[in-house]
Amino acid sequence: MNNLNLIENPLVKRDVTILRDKETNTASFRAALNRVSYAIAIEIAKSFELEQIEVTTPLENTIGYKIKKQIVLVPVLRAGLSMVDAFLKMIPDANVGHIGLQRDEVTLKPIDYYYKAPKKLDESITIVLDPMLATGGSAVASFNSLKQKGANHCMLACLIAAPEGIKKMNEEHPDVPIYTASLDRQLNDVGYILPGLGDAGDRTFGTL
Ligand SMILES: O=P(O)(O)OC[C@H]1O[C@H](OP(=O)(O)OP(=O)(O)O)[C@H](O)[C@@H]1O
Ligand SMILES: O=c1cc[nH]c(=O)[nH]1
Ligand SMILES: [Mg+2]
Repeated sequence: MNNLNLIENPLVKRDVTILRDKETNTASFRAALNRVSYAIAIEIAKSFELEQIEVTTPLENTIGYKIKKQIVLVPVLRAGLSMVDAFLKMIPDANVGHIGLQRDEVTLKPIDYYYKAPKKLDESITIVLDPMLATGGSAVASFNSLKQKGANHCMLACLIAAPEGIKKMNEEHPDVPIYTASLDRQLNDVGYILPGLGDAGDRTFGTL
């Protein structure tokens, strides 16, 4: 699990607990996911390369910094949408692509229904946003599509990851670092993460 970055922060642990709790309502669920997404964005940004620029304060010139590469955020529909706001608050000039995937409930294979991403992925840092990494099928399919379009500097931001999904990502996309707020125990026999939080899309959008 050498490409795994586990975010260790008491506020994140508090929020993951809120997200797991089946009594948490939709509004509180969205708010907690938003807060955790900020923490993940800040952790991921530690790896961004900077370029020195000159900046003029009201008093004198000094050295400043800009992020060297364009950032592209790619939420996986639907649940990934819940992470976009926080990432955009921290990286307001990011471009945003969208990938639509829905897991088949029986085969657990992702069914592809939408793809739209900015051009010039080869010059960007491409960050896939999806709260749940379960079998890893959706994440692997997302990076397959993005790399086919030129993405060569990729990262995955998720809220909860299962060992099965991390293993699959390590096998298929070993170059992609995974950032997660929790490493959970295992999948159950219908592909849900244990202990997990249930269906992230349904809990975010109130479609339970
Ligand atoms: O690692 P995997 O086994 O592929 O599972 C993870 C996927 O399952 C969920 O999406 P879902 O298919 O429920 O779609 P939704 O976001 O529209 O609810 C989740 O948001 C991931 O995209
Ligand atoms: O536990 C899981 C697994 C896949 N997708 C979810 O939303 N939750
Ligand atoms: Mg779902």
